[in-house]
Amino acid sequence: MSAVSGRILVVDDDAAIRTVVREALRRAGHVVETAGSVADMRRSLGSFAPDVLVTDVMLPDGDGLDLVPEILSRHPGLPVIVLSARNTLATAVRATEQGAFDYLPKPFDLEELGRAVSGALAGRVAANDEGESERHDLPLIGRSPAMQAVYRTIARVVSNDLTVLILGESGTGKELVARAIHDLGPRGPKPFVPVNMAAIPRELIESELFGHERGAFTGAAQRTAGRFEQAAGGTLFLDEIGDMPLEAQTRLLRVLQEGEFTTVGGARHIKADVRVIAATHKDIERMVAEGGFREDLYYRLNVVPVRLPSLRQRIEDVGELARHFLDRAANDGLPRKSLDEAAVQRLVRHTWPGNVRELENLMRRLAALVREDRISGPAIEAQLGGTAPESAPAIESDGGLAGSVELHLARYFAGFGRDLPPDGLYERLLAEIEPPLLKIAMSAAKGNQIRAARLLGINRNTLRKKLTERGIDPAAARRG
Ligand SMILES: Nc1ncnc2c1ncn2[C@@H]1O[C@H](COP(=O)(O)OP(=O)(O)OP(=O)(O)O)[C@@H](O)[C@H]1O
Repeated sequence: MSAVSGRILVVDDDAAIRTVVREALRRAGHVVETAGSVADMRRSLGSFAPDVLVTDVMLPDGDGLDLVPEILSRHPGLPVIVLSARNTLATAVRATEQGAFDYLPKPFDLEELGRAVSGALAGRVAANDEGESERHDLPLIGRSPAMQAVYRTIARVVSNDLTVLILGESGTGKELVARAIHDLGPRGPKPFVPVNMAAIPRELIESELFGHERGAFTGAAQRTAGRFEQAAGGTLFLDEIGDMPLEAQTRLLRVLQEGEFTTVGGARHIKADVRVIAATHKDIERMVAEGGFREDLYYRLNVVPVRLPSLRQRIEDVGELARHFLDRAANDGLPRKSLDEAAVQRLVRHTWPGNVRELENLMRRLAALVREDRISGPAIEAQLGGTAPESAPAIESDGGLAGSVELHLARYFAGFGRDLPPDGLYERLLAEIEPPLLKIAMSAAKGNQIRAARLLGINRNTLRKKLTERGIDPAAARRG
């Protein structure tokens, strides 16, 4: 798992997690000590002197994240990896603000933790800015693993000026992400200036971006500041960058390379103190390959890519998002509504070609139209008008069997909203998977149990027991 080994202190109040993490890190060659509380952690920090600290947030006697600044003041440069079950953008940002080296949402992947530990040991210690406490009212909703990855990237770019390229289908929240990066960073108090390339006539794009001098072209009656100038000290959000004409691309590239620009018709060089965030829903790599987008500009813009998942790819977030939009509609004066379980199930089955924007519009429509306080499945069906049959082909998974199972489970969980499904999920899932597996193996082996057992890699007696348990008739396989 890692080339560099080191001394790792793992702090979690859950003994099972401590054991699993300790064993995984030991297998990777590290020396590991564990602690179950803040008090134990303090003791071990002194006596064990770890190279890396891995800590949970919620500990019985304190908050692991709140302690990070204090730990860093006593142990400067100690990389702290924070594990948290509170998977919000707020936690990811707070972890970065507190000076944590990395943040992993729970449940986390052991390999990922291994990589984070290796990264920490390799000496990439993040600067530990003093941060303020948790920010509320963060605009991005969703706790799916796909959004966790987005939050982690956002958290890493808020405090620097790296150019960010946001990719994602229309309505996935690209502008919202750009605004969050701006608002949360040091440029927050300065202007955020969005420019939509697709909405400006091609011949006016350069003057729109860089401004023009009086008389620069017919109709230019006076000097006008461009968007770069308006965004001074702040952030320029270049939306639909794929629609930028080639000549404007060349000029933009020069500005990004030189850090200054000239207005159209002007000779004076103006310093561009602007953070640039670009976005597109187009396949920009393909545009580069086909010559529609300058490759050098693409690399300049794509310093940090953020790929926003479609709503289909994070369908487990649909319930939380829908409730969020109903709350917003109520705050805007529309009647307050809630969703019943069938309603959420129906939302989960829709394919959402318009992504979060489509969901937002639907919720506003329902808040205005539905008379009952609780919105039902049929009410949603009536609005969606049967646009998404249950077997909608657009809900595909590209992760093979694991991907399909994950998608299935995500939908299943989403159907329960904020509640959990009934206990005993593991057994229920096996009860669904085992029968088709056993039947196919039996039929492939033409009913021969020894052959089927070998195919499955299990013992013949085990196979016989399972066939009985699952009520599968071995003779049926022979006939089939
Ligand atoms: N994660 C999210 N949480 C809450 N609201 C969201 C989220 N993502 C998107 N939205 C909302 O959905 C709407 C569409 O988002 P936004 O305009 O940012 O999408 P976009 O990807 O920039 O779309 P386009 O490509 O069409 O410009 C907005 O009203 C935004 O507030």
